[in-house]
Amino acid sequence: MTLILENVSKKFGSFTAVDQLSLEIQENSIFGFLGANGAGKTTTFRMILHLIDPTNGSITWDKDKIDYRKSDLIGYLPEERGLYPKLKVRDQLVYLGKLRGMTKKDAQKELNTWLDRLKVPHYLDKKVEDLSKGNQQKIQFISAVIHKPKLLILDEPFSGLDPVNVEMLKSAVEDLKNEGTTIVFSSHRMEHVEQLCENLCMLQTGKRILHGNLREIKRSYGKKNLRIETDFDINFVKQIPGVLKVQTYSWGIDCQIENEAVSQKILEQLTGKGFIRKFELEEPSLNDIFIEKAGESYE
Ligand SMILES: Nc1ncnc2c1ncn2[C@@H]1O[C@H](COP(=O)(O)OP(=O)(O)OP(=O)(O)O)[C@@H](O)[C@H]1O
Repeated sequence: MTLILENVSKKFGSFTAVDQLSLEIQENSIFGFLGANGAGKTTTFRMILHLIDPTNGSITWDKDKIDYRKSDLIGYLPEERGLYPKLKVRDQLVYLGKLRGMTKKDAQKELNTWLDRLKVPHYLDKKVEDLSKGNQQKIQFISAVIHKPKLLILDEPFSGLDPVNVEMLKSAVEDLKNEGTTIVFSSHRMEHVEQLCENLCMLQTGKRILHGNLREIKRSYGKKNLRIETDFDINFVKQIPGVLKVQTYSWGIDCQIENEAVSQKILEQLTGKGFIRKFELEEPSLNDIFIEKAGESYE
């Protein structure tokens, strides 16, 4: 059940919101969409869900177009949350479950399981409008997953949630993946994507500026981050060839270096000068990569 986008573009009048986007999202994986505001993430999701048509290109899931016949297999958490404020959680979610082919009994059972899981069982008979924004979001999340979809699309699922709720939802997403769901989600927060996704795509003004396996992207980026903590002044490290950026702190420095070999040179020059408390080489963060890639595409 691979989801394939081939040369997909979407124009609104003369404005191109998504520009020749090609992607393959493997079954039973978590795929992250990154990009600044207006990059084209929501537009892409709407095209995948067949809510709007691409101007060009094709989108297939399991070699077939996605249409209303597949809606029971798909879950969607839209960016503009859309629950009925006046309805009680129970009535609303059981109704939505039934719309997606569940029996009333199954929908009720699944709802109770999810409310327990997300630690809000007492909201069963509350009106949505009486819940806080974060808790409404949890209920909306349940509405997207109650029918056990095969493909789950989550537009900014963690925005507006406190850190405890973010962790709760993240672990729910991981469990869904382990149970066989394919999950596509968007986020502005690089760390969420780093923690959850094997594969990702970064969009910049509708164009794909980075795409592929997270580990490979990090490995192929080359540059590394190096943290050094010492009891002596190490500002001279700035002068070593291959050291790109240095941030100085009271305890030492964080620097970006061209490649691993540079760290070896630095270590050689530090040795014998005093006590080295920490010398730690790290992969670049997705944030470092994004900032550089996004910058390049402005040039
Ligand atoms: N129906 C529409 N008519 C005209 N322009 C639109 C329409 N929908 C989206 N756009 C434009 O397309 C661009 C991409 O919007 P989109 O909502 O896909 O971005 P996004 O990456 O989801 O952004 P955000 O992170 O802010 O939600 C934006 O410039 C937006 O104004």
